[in-house]
Amino acid sequence: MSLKYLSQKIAQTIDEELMSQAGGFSVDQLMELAGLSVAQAIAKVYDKSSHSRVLICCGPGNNGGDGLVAARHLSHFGYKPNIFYPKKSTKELFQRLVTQCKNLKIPFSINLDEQLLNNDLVVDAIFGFSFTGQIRTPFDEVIRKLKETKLPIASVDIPSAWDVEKGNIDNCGFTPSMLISLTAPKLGVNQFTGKHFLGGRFVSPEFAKKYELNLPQYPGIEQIVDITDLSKGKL
Ligand SMILES: NC(=O)C1=CN([C@@H]2O[C@H](COP(=O)(O)OP(=O)(O)OC[C@H]3O[C@@H](n4cnc5c(N)ncnc54)[C@H](O)[C@@H]3O)[C@@H](O)[C@H]2O)[C@@H](O)CC1
Ligand SMILES: [K+]
Repeated sequence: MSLKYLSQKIAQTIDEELMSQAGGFSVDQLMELAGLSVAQAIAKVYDKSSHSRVLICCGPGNNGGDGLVAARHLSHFGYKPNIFYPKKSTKELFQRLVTQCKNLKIPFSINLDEQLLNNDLVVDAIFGFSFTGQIRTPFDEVIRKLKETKLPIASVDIPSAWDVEKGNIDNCGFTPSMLISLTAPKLGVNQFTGKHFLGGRFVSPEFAKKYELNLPQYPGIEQIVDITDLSKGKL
C-alpha cells in the first residue's frame, strides 16, 4: 500500500475538517501534537550529546507555531533550543506559546548569522502547506542563509520555500537532511530521499479512509513513524 501525497488544497481541507464541528479538534491541540512529533523525531535522529544546541527558525503561520511547541518539548528533553522568530504572530495562541518558551528561559534572537554559528542543528518551521508564490522579505534572506549553512536542517511538514506540490523548483530552497511530514506527506516532497518521519498522530481510521491516506502504523506509544523507506524513490 503506497503512501498518499497530498495536494495543497487537500492538506488545507483536511486541516479545516479536523477543526470543524465534525472533527472536534482545536488548533492548539493539533499544534501541540505536531510540535511534539517534531521534537520526538529530532531526539531520535540527533542525540543531545552531539546536537544539544538547536536553532528553531519560526515563520509567521502555524508552521512557526509547531516550531514554538517543538522548542518547548526539546527544552524538556534536555536540549538547548534557541528561537529565531522574526515576524511574530499577534494571535493569542502564539503569544501564549512565546510566554511558555520564555518561562523555560529559551532565548529569542534576531541575529540569524550569529545563531547559525552557535548551534548544532536547525529546525525549519518557517512555511508549511500554505506557502505560495514568490518568497517575500524578510524570509527571502532567511532562506538564502539556510541554503548556505553547513548545519543539518530538519524541516517541519515541507522544506520552506519549496512549492507545496512541485517541490524544489528552480532550486529556490535548500534540501534538509530530515523531514517531519504532518498528517500525510505533501506532493512536493515525493522525491525527497533523506530521513523522513510522519507525525501528527491525530487522525481517526474513518477520517484516514475518507481521504485514502494509507497511513502506516505508528509503533506503540510513539508520536512518529519512520517512513524513509516507504517514501524513497516515489515516482
Ligand atoms: N493538519 C495538520 O497537519 C496540521 C498542520 N499544522 C501546521 O500548520 C501548517 C500550515 O499553517 P498555515 O496555514 O498557518 O500556513 P503556513 O505556516 O504554511 O504559512 C502561512 C504564513 O506564511 C506566509 N506566506 C505564505 N507564502 C509566503 C511567501 N511566498 N512569502 C512570505 N510569506 C509567505 C503567509 O502570509 C502566512 O503568514 C502546516 O504546514 C503544519 O506545519 C499544525 O500546526 C497542526 C496540524
Ligand atoms: K517548514
